[in-house]
Amino acid sequence: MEKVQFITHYTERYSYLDSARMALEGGCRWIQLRMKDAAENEILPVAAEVRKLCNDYGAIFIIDDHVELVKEIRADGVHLGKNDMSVAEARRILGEEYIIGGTANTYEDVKKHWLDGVNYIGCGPFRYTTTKQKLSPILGLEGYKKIIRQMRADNINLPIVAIGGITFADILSVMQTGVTGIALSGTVLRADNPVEEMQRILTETNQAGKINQTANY
Ligand SMILES: Cc1ncc(COP(=O)(O)OP(=O)(O)O)c(N)n1
Ligand SMILES: Cc1ncsc1CCOP(=O)(O)O
Ligand SMILES: [Mg+2]
Repeated sequence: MEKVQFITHYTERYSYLDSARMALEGGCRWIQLRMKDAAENEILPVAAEVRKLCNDYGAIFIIDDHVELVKEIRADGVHLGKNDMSVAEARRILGEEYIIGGTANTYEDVKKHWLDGVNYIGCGPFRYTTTKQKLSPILGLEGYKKIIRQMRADNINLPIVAIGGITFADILSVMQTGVTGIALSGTVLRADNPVEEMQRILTETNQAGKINQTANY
C-alpha cells in the first residue's frame, strides 16, 4: 500500500487542482480530492482533471465524502467519516472493487470500520490543524500507540494512516508508533516549494517504514 496520501486543499496560492498536481509531481501516488462544502457542479470538473492526472502518474484517486460521485468521476474509492454514509452502506453500493477509507479517533471506531469492511483507516487528528473544522480529540503519539496495541491484541490487521497537522519533523516518530502511513496537506502547501517538500516527505516516510518492518513490536 502507498504510505503517503495527499489531501487536496484550496489556499491563497493554489487551487485544488494545483495542489493535486504538485503532490503528484513530487512523487505522491495517492490523492484524495477533498472539496469540503463544494457543490457537485464545482467538484465534477476538478475531479475530471484529477482523474486524468492520476492516470498519467499511475496514482490512486480517492474522493472525500461523495459516494454518489465515485463511479461517475471514475475514482478508485471514497473516504468516509462519522457524519458521512456508513462504510457498510457504501460497500453495498460500490462493491468490493472500490477502496473505502474510514475515519477513526478511537479504537472502537477502528473496530466498527473493520467489521463494516473498510480498506484503510484515516486515524487522527495527530495534532491541531486548521485544514479541518470541528476536530475530534487530539491523539498524539500515545494515542496511536494505544490504538495499534489494541488492534494487535484483537488481531485486527488494517492499514492505519495517521492524519492531522503532520509535518516533516513528525514523520519518524509518527511512523514509529506502528502506523502504516500518513495523510497530509497543509505542510506541503505551506512549503516554499511544495513539489520538493512532497519528495522529502516521501523519502522520509518510506525510510521510516523500512525501519518499522525490521522493528520488533
Ligand atoms: C485519510 C483521511 N482521514 C480522515 C479524514 C477525515 O474525514 P472526515 O472525518 O469525514 O472529515 P472530512 O474530511 O470529510 O471533513 C479524511 N478526509 N481523510
Ligand atoms: C481531513 C482531515 N481530517 C483530520 S485532519 C485533516 C486535514 C489534515 O490536513 P493537514 O495535514 O493540513 O493538517
Ligand atoms: Mg467526511
